Amino acid sequence: MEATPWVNSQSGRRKQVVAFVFTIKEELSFDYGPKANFKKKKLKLGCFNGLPAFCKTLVERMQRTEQLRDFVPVELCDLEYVPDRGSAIDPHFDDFWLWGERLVTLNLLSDTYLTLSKDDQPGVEVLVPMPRKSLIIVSGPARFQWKHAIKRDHIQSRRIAMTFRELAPEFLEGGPQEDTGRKMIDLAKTFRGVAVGGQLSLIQS
Ligand SMILES: O=C(O)CCC(=O)C(=O)O
Ligand SMILES: [Fe+2]
Repeated sequence: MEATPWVNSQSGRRKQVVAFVFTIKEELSFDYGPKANFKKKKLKLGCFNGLPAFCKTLVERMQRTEQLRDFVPVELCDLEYVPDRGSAIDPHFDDFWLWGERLVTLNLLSDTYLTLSKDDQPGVEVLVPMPRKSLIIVSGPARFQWKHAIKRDHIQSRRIAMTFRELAPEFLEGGPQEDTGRKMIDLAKTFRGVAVGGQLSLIQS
């Protein structure tokens, strides 16, 4: 993973690029996943070559656990946080249209906390410890009712987060876009690993 250059993203974070498929636009952010325009709800599959080869073993390892037996990620987003840049991510929901129930993050290099909060309960925060080398599954109310964030103060030293996302029901069997979903899953599983540009993991504040 470290052989790949990092590019600037928002709030002092950096993202990883394996290959530029698209021109960089307003935000420097890259992921391994289908290029999506969340506002218009349109997907482009032409640019998507699957998850990167280096995460194949990790995905297989996850699928050997009870909770993730049926977890089929179609996107990986690598984020780098460092205290010097004041890296953080503001409270947000990950997109509901494209991404499914489970957000799976592998927390690497240093300990941190995921901070959960709700707009209708100002001042209430739940701090979920994420030790180095731990994996967190954000699902259920933590996914749909609580926003999640990483606070500046909770980045003590360099941290890398690898977030894997699965598809929403709309793109799964029986859903209106199941054909597109099947194509995405088949492509993801090739592990050919070319990063795609754009604002893929668009978040809702
Ligand atoms: O860094 C993390 O653990 C969370 C990242 C995140 O919430 C996101 O990319 O949507
Ligand atoms: Fe998120």
